[in-house]
Amino acid sequence: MDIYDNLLAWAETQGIKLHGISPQRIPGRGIGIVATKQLAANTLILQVPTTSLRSIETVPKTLSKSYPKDAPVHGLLAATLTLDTTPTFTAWNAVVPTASDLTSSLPLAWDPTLHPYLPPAASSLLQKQLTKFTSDHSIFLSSSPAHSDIPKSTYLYNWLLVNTRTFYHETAKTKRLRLRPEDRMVLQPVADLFNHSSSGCNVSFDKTQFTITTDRAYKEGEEVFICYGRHSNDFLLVEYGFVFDYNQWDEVGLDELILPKLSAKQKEDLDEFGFLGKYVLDAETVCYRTQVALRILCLPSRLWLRFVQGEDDGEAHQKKVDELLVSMLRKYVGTIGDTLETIGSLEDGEASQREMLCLRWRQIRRLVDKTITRLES
Ligand SMILES: C[S@@+](CC[C@H](N)C(=O)[O-])C[C@H]1O[C@@H](n2cnc3c(N)ncnc32)[C@H](O)[C@@H]1O
Repeated sequence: MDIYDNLLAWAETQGIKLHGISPQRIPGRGIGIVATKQLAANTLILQVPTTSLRSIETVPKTLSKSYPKDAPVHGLLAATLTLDTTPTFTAWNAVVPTASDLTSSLPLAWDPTLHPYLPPAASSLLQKQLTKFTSDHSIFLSSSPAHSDIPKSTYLYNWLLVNTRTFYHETAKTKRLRLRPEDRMVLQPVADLFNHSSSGCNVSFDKTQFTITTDRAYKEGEEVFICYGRHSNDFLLVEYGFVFDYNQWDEVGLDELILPKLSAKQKEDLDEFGFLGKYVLDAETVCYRTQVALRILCLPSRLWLRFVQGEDDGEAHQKKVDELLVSMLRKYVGTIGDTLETIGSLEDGEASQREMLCLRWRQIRRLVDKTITRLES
């Protein structure tokens, strides 16, 4: 029996039911779920009973009682996986990514000397993730003196497993405990083998089970996906360790280009109207917030105010605004070129991690170039 047969045999004992799907190794994506026969749209393909989930409710009491009451569930689940020595989950553990799979792909585990080369949006997500991890790890260490014997890398591995494999779940108990939304997370076997696509199968749950139902017809042998959310490539990189070649939800942050150009007074005015920061462009548009910020830079304040208060549609000044943005984007293309050159000369981290950084910067350059062409045409 191979690890997949073992998993399926164990899954059956847990009441997990697969209908016309099976796990399979997929080049470049670890394990994924594949249709074993033709599937019509709206077919129920997976049932996972809530009794087989790992959640705040299954954390061993010996552990939870040593944790602060409001400790994040993410850290608690990571601690549970780290300390688990029972054979219960052997079949499940055998199919999850190895420590080296995770540390290669997820920036949190990369050599920190590579972190400054992440694009700004990814970098700010990573900072938040690092703060969360550091806090969870320190709670883990202080919950028992014995935990200081466990290498930080072991806790990190389990923390990243939780980060990349949990599902949102609400129960009467999560409501009673008034868990924060980010704490309503569970690990579920088999369902955690579905890879992500911009759109995918429908995932739902009730009191008794999670179910996954096809969103469209699938051919035999085709990979079946779910959608983890409408995420940009910076988000996918930091949270899941991969990026798409084409991602309809991708975007480029513009704060680093625009914020340094604003005076203190302009920042104050933008803030007063709720338009300070979070400037982005995507494949089709430059966001409205950016339009507001660019206008404060190139129009008299009277005209800016009329635009921001909705008294003027801004069409009359669009050309001037577009020219300003194009000049900023052209400089950004130059900076991206320099960044790519610097990354190319680095020897830190793994070659695949440096290549991932270059790939992401080239995607950003492609979106920026596309915007320049659109604004100039
Ligand atoms: C919930 S797991 C899915 C199963 C996973 N492939 C495995 O081998 O266990 C999420 C992880 O799968 C990988 N993944 C998911 N969707 C992907 C995709 N479209 N392309 C590449 N990797 C993907 C990423 O490594 C991500 O962190």
